[in-house]
Amino acid sequence: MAATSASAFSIGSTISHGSKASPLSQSKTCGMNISFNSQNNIKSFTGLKSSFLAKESTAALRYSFSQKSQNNPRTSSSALQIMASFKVAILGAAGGIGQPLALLVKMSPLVSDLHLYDIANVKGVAADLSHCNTPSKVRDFTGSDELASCLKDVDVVVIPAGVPRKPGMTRDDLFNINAGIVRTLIEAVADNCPDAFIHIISNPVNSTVPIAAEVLKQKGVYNPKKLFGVTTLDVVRANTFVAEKKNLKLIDVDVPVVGGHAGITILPLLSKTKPSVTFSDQEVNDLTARIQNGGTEVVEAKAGAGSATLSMAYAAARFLESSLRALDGDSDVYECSFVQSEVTELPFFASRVKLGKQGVEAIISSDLEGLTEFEVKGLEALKVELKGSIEKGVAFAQKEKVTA
Ligand SMILES: NC(=O)C1=CN([C@@H]2O[C@H](COP(=O)(O)OP(=O)(O)OC[C@H]3O[C@@H](n4cnc5c(N)ncnc54)[C@H](O)[C@@H]3O)[C@@H](O)[C@H]2O)C=CC1
Ligand SMILES: O=C([O-])CC(=O)C(=O)O
Repeated sequence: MAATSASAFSIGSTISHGSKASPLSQSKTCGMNISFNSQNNIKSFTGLKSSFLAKESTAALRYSFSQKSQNNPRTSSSALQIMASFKVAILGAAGGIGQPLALLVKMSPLVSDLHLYDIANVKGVAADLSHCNTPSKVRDFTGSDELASCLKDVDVVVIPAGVPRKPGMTRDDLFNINAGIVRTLIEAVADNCPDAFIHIISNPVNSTVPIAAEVLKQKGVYNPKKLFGVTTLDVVRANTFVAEKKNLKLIDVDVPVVGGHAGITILPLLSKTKPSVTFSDQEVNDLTARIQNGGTEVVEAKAGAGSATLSMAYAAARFLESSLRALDGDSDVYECSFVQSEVTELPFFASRVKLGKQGVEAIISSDLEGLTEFEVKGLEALKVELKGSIEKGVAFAQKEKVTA
């Protein structure tokens, strides 16, 4: 996104120029410090001789921490410190997305506790990850009896639990199984960590987010600013496909994607690509179709073995990282997400949002101004399908009310 904040563990982010004087998690310490006082120290974080961090990301990381150190009496420019202080839970952590996501989260210097929950055996995943010498403490939780302890006091809950598509299926075909899974998990979130940011990955996102909102309302703890449908993979794909097509340096490309997360409800706003790029009509058609069908491209290539897992883990890690940086006080963190919204007549809509300590601080409605004719048509078409998916989710949650 245009101003995605600098990255702590550097998942596709760009430089942040607005880091405010953050007290570096003064309120939440667990005594785990990591010092970054040279490029070498940053590299050594992963334990690798040469870091996976891109040159630009490393620069962003150093810039961000040097900004913080200037404002923080506990740090000096020669020994920049960050404090691992956030608790993160992944529900569905033994799955195709859950496992690589857990690895990426384990690499975050901002995370002190990583809780892995699944109905399948997650002990092995946790044991495996716990051998990585990074700050967070990994714990495993299996089955519904352990869900409450998994969620106690967590700051962010990420939910990739549920079944994925096979070739020939739509995301909506997953509704019958995943709607109930999301409802049950959100009930537990409401009971155990009602103030947490909730990141919903489970499909169909266009319906599972409205289901989550209804359940939270029934429990009396709904905070629309903290409930997010994760649509970051649509942005990641848009950036990648545009860069490929136009031979651009990937790190610089930024395409907002609005609407929802299924087929035509995914609308890349190619006219708002940064840096400014000129597309022929044919290119707009082809790129839009490829971005809308990015998930299907992977489902078909996997031929029955599931849907996107690695790119999704990467995208979810990027969204998590942005959320943690916002929680940590960074003041210029922007991501696209499917949230409660007033930018259209629909109650939920994906667009660029500004993230802050309290969740969504602002929804960037200006992205929907000055659209091309193609984009206006796409927007009108997607609203019909998206409205139906939202209503389906709300009706499901209202039919089977939870106990408060
Ligand atoms: N938002 C997005 O952009 C994307 C969403 N997805 C969705 O993410 C979901 C997960 O995909 P994969 O990880 O590939 O599936 P997977 O089948 O590999 O893993 C799902 C995991 O969820 C667990 N699970 C099932 N019911 C559960 C419950 N009640 N509580 C806790 N865990 C439970 C399973 O045991 C399994 O370990 C699917 O619904 C898929 O469509 C996938 C890619 C992109
Ligand atoms: O396509 C799927 O079923 C999984 C998904 O949401 C994506 O990859 O965007």
